[in-house]
Amino acid sequence: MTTHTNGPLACRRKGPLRGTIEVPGDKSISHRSLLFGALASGETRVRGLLDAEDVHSTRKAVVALGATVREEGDEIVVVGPEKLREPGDVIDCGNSGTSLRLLTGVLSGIPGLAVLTGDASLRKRPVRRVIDPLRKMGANLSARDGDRLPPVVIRGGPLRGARHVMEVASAQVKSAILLAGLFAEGETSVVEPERSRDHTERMLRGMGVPVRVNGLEVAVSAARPRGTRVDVPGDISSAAFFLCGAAALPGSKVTVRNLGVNETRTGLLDVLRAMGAKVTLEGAREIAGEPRADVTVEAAELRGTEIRGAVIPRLIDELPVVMVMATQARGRTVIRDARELRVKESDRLAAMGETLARAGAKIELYDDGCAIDGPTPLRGVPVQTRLDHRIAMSMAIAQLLTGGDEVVLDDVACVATSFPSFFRLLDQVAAGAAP
Ligand SMILES: O=C(O)C1=C[C@@H](OP(=O)(O)O)[C@@H](O)[C@H](O)C1
Ligand SMILES: C=C(OP(=O)(O)O)C(=O)O
Repeated sequence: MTTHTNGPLACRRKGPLRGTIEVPGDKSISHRSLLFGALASGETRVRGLLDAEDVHSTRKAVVALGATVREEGDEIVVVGPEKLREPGDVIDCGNSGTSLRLLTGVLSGIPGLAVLTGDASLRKRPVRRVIDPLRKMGANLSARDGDRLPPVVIRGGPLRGARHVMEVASAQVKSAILLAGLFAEGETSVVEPERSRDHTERMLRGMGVPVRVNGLEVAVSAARPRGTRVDVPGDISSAAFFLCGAAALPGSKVTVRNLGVNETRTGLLDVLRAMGAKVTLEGAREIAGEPRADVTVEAAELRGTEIRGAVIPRLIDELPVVMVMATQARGRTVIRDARELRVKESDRLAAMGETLARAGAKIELYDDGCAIDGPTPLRGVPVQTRLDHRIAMSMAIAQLLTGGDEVVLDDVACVATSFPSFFRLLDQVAAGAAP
């Protein structure tokens, strides 16, 4: 089977999925290691950095701000200048929301002018969520369409600490505010409605910054991080495609070694267990402040479940492939409180809802989620991937559940934003081409 990285791709594999794999490094941790390394004194050495387009966007951005990033053996070494400088050109964040939103926080504190933009998908994603709180700290930012959408223009300057109460749990917004807080006079704090991923808090602490956590409130004061060693575990959001595929395809058993299992990210494992899949963790350990383990999922008769509330931010990016898996579960799976899916690389509720319905799923969409009744056999369909890697990869897994039909993805270039080796790994664990 061929592996394409651009243009259309016809998927025609068959299950079960069996084997032991490693998935590439965690994308959230990778972005942070480059950005915080660029802010830090001394050097930051990163092992296992994700080599994918979104992380390349952050790398190019920190270089434009005066940092150096070089390869040394199997490590990436980041060295920041004494002070980050005004970039000489517009910074293009490509498809990456994390790059753009985290950079707004840093750039608010760097004297000079900066403009952040991105591809057609990123230019449709909301930025007021970072503009409003950063303005409250004295930052000078504006954006297109009444401050709603990128490009974002930032004139960095003096900042003052503030307390922010967030309406949506978002690690990108929380991180942008905390990063601005590193430049601000006085304390900066963020209160979240639910706990979002805490990689920023962990890495800043590892870099010597006092981060105070009190329930759902996180606070920092002005500080310069110190360079450190980062060891990036495998990305559970990438592993999710294999874990959900394995759970739903009879006879499957997949182990993902060295997988990040930070509890702010493991909502998927809770959902897999609730649906009846067999999930085991072995060799649990913590390296450089981030827990990891070898995670095995075995197929089982799945049953529907409810996915809502505090678990949502703990599996937000995995929900498209959870929707695919839910089509194979007996009974009803309900997803609520997931309105954020509508403002990702695409409107993921609309994209998955419409695509799975055409493939034969029984699915009802809500403003903030969906209900899926199963089990239903799926059939092959043409898929619009909409510049959204997670839609492309989720539908490549859905193809395995068709019993041999073809699923044609109209453009798989987007997969390279987070997981360039996805199709190669899928070939490795799939039983082969459909007859
Ligand atoms: O902080 C991060 O690294 C991320 C936070 C999440 O976004 P939100 O902060 O918008 O929820 C997630 O969907 C994204 O893939 C990565
Ligand atoms: C939402 C995602 O990323 P970002 O917000 O960084 O574009 C994702 O990877 O699913």
